[in-house]
Amino acid sequence: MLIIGIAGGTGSGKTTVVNQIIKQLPTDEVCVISQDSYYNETDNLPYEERAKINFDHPRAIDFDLIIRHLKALRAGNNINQPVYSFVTHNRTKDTIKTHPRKVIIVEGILIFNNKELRDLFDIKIFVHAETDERLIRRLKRDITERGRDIDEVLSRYQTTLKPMHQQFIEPTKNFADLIIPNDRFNTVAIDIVRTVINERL
Ligand SMILES: Nc1ncnc2c1ncn2[C@@H]1O[C@H](COP(=O)(O)OP(=O)(O)O)[C@@H](O)[C@H]1O
Ligand SMILES: O=c1ccn([C@@H]2O[C@H](COP(=O)(O)O)[C@@H](O)[C@H]2O)c(=O)[nH]1
Repeated sequence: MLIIGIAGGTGSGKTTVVNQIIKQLPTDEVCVISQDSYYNETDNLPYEERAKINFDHPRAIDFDLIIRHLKALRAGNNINQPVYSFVTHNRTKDTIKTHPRKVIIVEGILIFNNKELRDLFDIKIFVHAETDERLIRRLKRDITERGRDIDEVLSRYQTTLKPMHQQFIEPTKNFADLIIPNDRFNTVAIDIVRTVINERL
């Protein structure tokens, strides 16, 4: 089994890179775990309170559950991966049954911030894009796909995204085995990662 961690700031292109990597791989050989699915459950809070949560701070993430799930997959067991809604800022009642595969990819902004989780990765990849590029992508994506408006994205950017990125995400680039520059689509880097994976399959 090969466990690959893919970190990087919001909008750097982690999800896009993962989709490109797995596109030509057999579906029964690879599974993906997204850190976004593991935001803390906040059923006890009304929507207005949930919307105020700092989602870019490590304490917003249920690391115990991701680690437990990753260890379960590594031991050959299925897991029920939570499903998160960016619209309600909460986990849904659904889960996705995820089966152990030869290659497990975990992606998320803060996955290298937790030592126990970080130590589970055989390969650590950091996706890098410039700050302005990430903000532009985030604005477009959150407005079209996550039900936000321009004021919400910009105010979250100023109050939490930028400072949390500098404090908790950017420094974890130092843990990476490989940094993928992703201001433009980087097909060479994707091919290299695919080659490494194919050698293991
Ligand atoms: N190299 C790229 N060039 C241009 N747009 C990109 C690139 N990579 C990703 N995007 C776009 O940027 C947005 C954010 O990408 P996404 O993969 O969701 O980032 P992340 O998962 O890191 O937050 C998406 O709309 C995606 O289509
Ligand atoms: O309810 C939520 C939870 C998280 N976010 C933001 O999501 C990004 C992380 O996801 P990416 O796919 O890596 O962009 C993080 O910056 C949080 O601020 C949210 O907006 N709402």
